[in-house]
Amino acid sequence: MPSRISDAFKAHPLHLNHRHLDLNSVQELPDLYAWAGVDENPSGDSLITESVPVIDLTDPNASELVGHACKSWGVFQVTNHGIPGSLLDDIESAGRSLFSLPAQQKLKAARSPDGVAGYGLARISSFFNKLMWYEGFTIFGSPLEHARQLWPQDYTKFCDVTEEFEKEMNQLAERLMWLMLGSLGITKEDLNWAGSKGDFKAALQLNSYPACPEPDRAMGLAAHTDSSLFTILYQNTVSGLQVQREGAGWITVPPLPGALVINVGDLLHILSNGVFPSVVHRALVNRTKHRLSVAYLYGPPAGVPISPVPKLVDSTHPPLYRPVTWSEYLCTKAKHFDKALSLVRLCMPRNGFIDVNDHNGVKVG
Ligand SMILES: C=C1C[C@]23C[C@@]1(O)CC[C@H]2[C@@]12CCC[C@@](C)(C(=O)O1)[C@H]2[C@@H]3C(=O)O
Ligand SMILES: O=C(O)CCC(=O)C(=O)O
Ligand SMILES: [Fe+2]
Repeated sequence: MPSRISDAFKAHPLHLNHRHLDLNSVQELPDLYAWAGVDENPSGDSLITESVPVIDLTDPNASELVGHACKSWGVFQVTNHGIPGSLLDDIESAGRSLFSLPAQQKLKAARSPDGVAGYGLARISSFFNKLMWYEGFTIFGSPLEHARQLWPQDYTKFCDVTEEFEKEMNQLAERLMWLMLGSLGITKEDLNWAGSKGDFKAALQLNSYPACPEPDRAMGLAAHTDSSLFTILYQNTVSGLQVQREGAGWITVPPLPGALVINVGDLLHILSNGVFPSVVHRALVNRTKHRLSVAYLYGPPAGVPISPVPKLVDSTHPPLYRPVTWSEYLCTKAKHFDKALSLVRLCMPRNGFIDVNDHNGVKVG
C-alpha cells in the first residue's frame, strides 16, 4: 500500500481522455453530457424547512455549534473566519485565468494517469457513463512545473497566490479541526500524531463549471464524499453546490458573500467513529453563469493510520473502522469509489441495519 499521497494512484492509473470538448463554445448539450434524473429527489424550494447551518467563528459557542453541525449535517458554512476577502478574490482570479486559457494550453498541464496533480476531468469520472460539465486543476505540493507549462512567461503570480491561499487555509483548517474535535472532548494529547505543526497534508482543487445550455440535464460534479478529514470550500456567487440530507433530498448550499463551506470527509467520519458523518454532495451548473469553486482538502500527515479515537470507543461503541492512511484510502477510493468507506469498516451496527452514513448502497451517482 502506498505511504505517500503522490503514490496513491500508482497502483490504479486512471486513463481518462482529458481532451474533452471545449465546453465554453457548445450551443447544445451533447448526449455524452446528458444525465438522467438530475432533477430527481429535489428538496423542492417551497418545502425547504431547514438550511445548512451558518456559524460565526467569533461566537463564544463556536465549538459546540460546529460539533452539532458536524453531527447532524456533516456540512456548515463559516463567517468571520479570518481569510481576507482580497485573497478569496485573488484565488478566484487565478482560477479564472487558468480555465480561460485555450484548451491546448491547459492540456499541457494534464494530470497523468497515475498522478495526483494537474488539469483534467474529475477523478471520479471513470465511475460514470456520462461526462460532467466540469474541468478541474489539482495542486498537491508545488504547482511550479504545471504553472510553467501553462504560462511560460508569467507563472509566478499563480504560484504566489496559491501558496498564500494554502498558507491561510492551513491555519484555518487547524483551528477548525480543534473546534470539531474539541466538541467531542478530544485534545491534542489524544492524537499523538497531531502535535507537530505543519505535518498535515492538503490538496487544493480548482473547479470550473462553464455556463451550460441545458443545466437541468447536465451534471457539474457527480455526487460524492471527499476523502479528506474535511474540506474548506470557497464558491463564487453562482449557486450549484448541493448536499444530500436524509429525508429531505438535495439541499442547495447558497453562496453567502465571504463565507466558506466546510464538508466533513471520510477520514473524519472514521476518526470520529461515525459520529461526524461525511456528507454526500454534488455540484450543478448554470445556464448563463460560469461557476468556480476552490476546495482545500485537508488530510492527516502522510503515513499516519487514521482510526476511531480511543476516547470515543467503549464496549457499547466498538471501533467501526480499521486504521487506514490517507494514501491507502485514496487508493481504495480510486478503485471502489462510494464503497470505500464500507470496505474499511470492521463490523456492522448491532441492530443489523446498514449504517446510512457509510453511503454503501446509497446512490451517489
Ligand atoms: C487528494 C485528493 C482528494 C480527491 C482526489 C485527490 O487526489 C485530489 C482531488 C480530490 C477530488 C476533488 C473533487 C472530488 C473528488 C472525489 C475527486 O474526484 O477529486 C476529490 C477526491 C477525494 O476527495 O477523494
Ligand atoms: O464545486 C463545488 O461546489 C463542489 C466541489 C467539490 O465537491 C470538491 O472539490 O470536492
Ligand atoms: Fe467534494
